[in-house]
Amino acid sequence: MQKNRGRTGRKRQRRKQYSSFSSNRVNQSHKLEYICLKKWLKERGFNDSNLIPAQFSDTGRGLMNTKAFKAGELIISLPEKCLLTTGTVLSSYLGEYVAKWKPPISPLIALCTFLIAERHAGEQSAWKPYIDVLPKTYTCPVCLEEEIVRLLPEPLRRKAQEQRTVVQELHISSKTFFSSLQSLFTENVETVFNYNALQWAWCTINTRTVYMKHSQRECFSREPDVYALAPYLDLLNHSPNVQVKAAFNERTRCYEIRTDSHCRRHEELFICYGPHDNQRLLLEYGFIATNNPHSEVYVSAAILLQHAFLADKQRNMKLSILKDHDLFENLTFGRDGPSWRLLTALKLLCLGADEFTYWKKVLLGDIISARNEEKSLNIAAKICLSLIEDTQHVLEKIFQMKKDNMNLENQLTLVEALRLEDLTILQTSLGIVHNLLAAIT
Ligand SMILES: C[S@@+](CC[C@H](N)C(=O)[O-])C[C@H]1O[C@@H](n2cnc3c(N)ncnc32)[C@H](O)[C@@H]1O
Repeated sequence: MQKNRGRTGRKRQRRKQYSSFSSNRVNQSHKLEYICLKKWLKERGFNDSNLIPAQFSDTGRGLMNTKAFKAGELIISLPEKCLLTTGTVLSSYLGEYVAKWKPPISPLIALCTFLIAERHAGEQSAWKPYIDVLPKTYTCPVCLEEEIVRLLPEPLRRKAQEQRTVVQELHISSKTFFSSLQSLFTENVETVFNYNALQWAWCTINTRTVYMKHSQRECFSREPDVYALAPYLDLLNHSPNVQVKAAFNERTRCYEIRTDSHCRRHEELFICYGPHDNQRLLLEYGFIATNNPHSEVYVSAAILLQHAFLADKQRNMKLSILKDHDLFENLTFGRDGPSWRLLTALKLLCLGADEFTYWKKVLLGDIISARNEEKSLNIAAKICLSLIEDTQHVLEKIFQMKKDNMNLENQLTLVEALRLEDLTILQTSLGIVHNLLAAIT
């Protein structure tokens, strides 16, 4: 029989249940920084008690729901007053500097400038409660050490280097604008708006903004003005397995998110940042999602060329057909085997001299001959095996580096997770190629 515990007893019991849901989530709502943030948001019209900040063992900090959500339900609604947009920058002390600067700065640099200036202002900042909960460091490729970038698979490694160049150039090209702000600061602006500060602000915007289209303003360059920082809402982590609808509601003047899936009480509430594979997640957000259904392993043109027959007289013609038909990039192995694009490229490369006239049929997906099918699957298996070996080699290297270099552990763990996911995908893919081969031989 259930004991009648009374109100206090029931409360105590609830608290007990609450703190023992599982060791993999720890409620953070009692922490001063979140209390201050909630108070600050309340003053701006946001008062939500359904979502609380928590630390999760697998995804880090996120939001946990204190009530179950049904599919289609509104999970969060953040008033316009809480959003940080270029409109916020223009109506601030920075507005007149932005408005008179020629050539106009981009919406992105305006937001970066505001974030850096507000972080620098510390106690004086009206945005302090928000700035205080922003991550201090990021793991987007631009923040990774060069030796870590070298461990990334292609094409992510190349994109990581491009990202670094973009941020470095952004810093150089913004220096004169930053100097125009000198009268606002007692310190030298070069110190305030240094490279690390810009990198932090750039990552904050890249990893945390929601899409919100603003009309083009004369005082900004023509780059799209589509960013909004949404305090609290930006504590929601990503899952590739949920679907949400997110947009600014012109009628309620709130940024709203509705979930398309049911979510149980006291679980982490996820949104979906997009159908991104792990390389894209790491590039844009600095993390990877385990068991990501969108993940694939890329076969670079260099690897394809290593396996394209050097002695084949039609090799050059075949390569130019591949280039002309955009079949030289985005060739992948996935959990369901080699992609159609990869198999088509291989079938074309494997056409015998007597079959070459049928190359258009290959592009249309036709089967040319059993010999061609077998040859292309054999090469797919060889490429897959060589990628497995490469991945294992990098994993061994990471293992060694982790032992030798404790201060890079976070970055190493991230690349390790990516490489381990890749290994699973490649091993699954190889099994599928072997089955396909067994079925035709
Ligand atoms: C919009 S923020 C979400 C809140 C963030 N976890 C925080 O503590 O501020 C996006 C960042 O959260 C992290 N993140 C999002 N989803 C994640 C997931 N499923 N697993 C691990 N980290 C995730 C990544 O660092 C990403 O750049």
